[in-house]
Amino acid sequence: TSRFHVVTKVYELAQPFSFFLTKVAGIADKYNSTLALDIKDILSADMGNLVASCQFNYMFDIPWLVQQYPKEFRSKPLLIVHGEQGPSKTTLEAEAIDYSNVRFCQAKLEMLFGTHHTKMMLLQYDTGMRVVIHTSNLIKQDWHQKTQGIWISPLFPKMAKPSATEGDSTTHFKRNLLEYLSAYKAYQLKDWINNISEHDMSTARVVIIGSVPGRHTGDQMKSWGHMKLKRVLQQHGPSNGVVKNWPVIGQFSSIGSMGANKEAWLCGEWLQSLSAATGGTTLSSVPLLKLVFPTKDNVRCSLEGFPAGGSIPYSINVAKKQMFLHDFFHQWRSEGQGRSRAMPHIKTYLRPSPDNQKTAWFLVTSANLSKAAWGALEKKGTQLMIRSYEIGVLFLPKFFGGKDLFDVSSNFEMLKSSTDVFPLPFDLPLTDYIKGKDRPWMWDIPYMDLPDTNGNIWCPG
Ligand SMILES: O=C(O)c1cnc2c(S(=O)(=O)O)cccc2c1O
Repeated sequence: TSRFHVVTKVYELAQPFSFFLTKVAGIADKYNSTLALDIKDILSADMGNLVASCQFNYMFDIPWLVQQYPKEFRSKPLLIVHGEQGPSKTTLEAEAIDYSNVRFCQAKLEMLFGTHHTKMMLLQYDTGMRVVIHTSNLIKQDWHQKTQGIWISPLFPKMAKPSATEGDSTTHFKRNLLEYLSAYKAYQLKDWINNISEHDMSTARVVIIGSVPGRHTGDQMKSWGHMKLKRVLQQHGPSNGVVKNWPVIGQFSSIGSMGANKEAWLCGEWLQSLSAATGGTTLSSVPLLKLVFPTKDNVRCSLEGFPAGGSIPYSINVAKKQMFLHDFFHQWRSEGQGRSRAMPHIKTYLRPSPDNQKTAWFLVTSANLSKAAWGALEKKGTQLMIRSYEIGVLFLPKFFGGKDLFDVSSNFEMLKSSTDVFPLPFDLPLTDYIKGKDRPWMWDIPYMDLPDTNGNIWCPG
């Protein structure tokens, strides 16, 4: 079957969530069919006749990226939104010297240690536009043998009369997207901002959870990062009575410094937001927190071998200051999706039921477990300090048929046959670290005792 039919089939079948994983080279075909996409599927003419596109990301290989577009689209205007500064900005721009259709927009990074993590595509067709929010860098290796997440919007048709306020969804998708783009204060985004206001985005069912650098106060404090997620969960989330004994799961591929103990930020601030619910959260029950982060052996035995760890940048200098964090860790395991050996670069957060059959919500985002991404409260909780640009989409049952909960599964057979089970990227129940054996993957120490999948050892530095 031609790529086009596959994409059409994939797109129709995966409704209503439109949440995909990336295709993985080297696993059985059945795990790469209905719920998996490659970048070429996203950019294919079957999704629309491209007129122009805008690619937000952290890492770019411009020549490789241009090649991922169908050849008839490779000379369409392409705006690259990045966070490079100084020499690395010059290097990036030099990569595009042969592509007169490529333009650049440098995202302001005025907060120290901030990065432009956001991974988003704005795709303008002759018949409307699509928004894609995902977790992969625009380099070949991020689309080869990792587990990555993709949300693709419906086709948003053009409106007769442009309007920044009309044509929005019940989840305020259009307003939140315009707020996010306006926060760059970049003249290169003006045309895309106008373009978006000309489209009807009322069919969007996800809620945007974005982060932009700054010290956000007043209403802005609840527009970004974990405070946005908290407000949305308090307004549209599960009722506290249902979820009060349910765990929160965080799954990510990098970790910032959490401070001296779990009360400092992780459980005292961040978890308070992720465990928010309607009807207020009874302070007594601090919810169970479970984290998913690959072990050294998960990486060693992965399809890529130790080099997979080059995209899992957990430093021993950060790890040794927060050993408390590792008590929350569980292995990366995705037997149901055939991706136990496709290391995670996806970042996901959810509130699953104790019996692992349901979740109250699901978030896929660029945000790792760090204060830089989610924000840290300052000045007695009157301002939220965020260092980086991030974006993710939140799936709430309320906006998918008015249900209370999603059925969930990572089992491919189950997912293939039923379209209203939410496709989890990894298996529940989670798999513990083996006591006394497993250690979290750290990318800047050597591993020379056992060979990886390719028979190699790991000697960084
Ligand atoms: O996808 C991203 O946004 C992202 C950001 N940073 C990374 C780093 S590092 O900048 O933290 O050293 C090292 C390796 C992979 C990274 C990555 O994949």
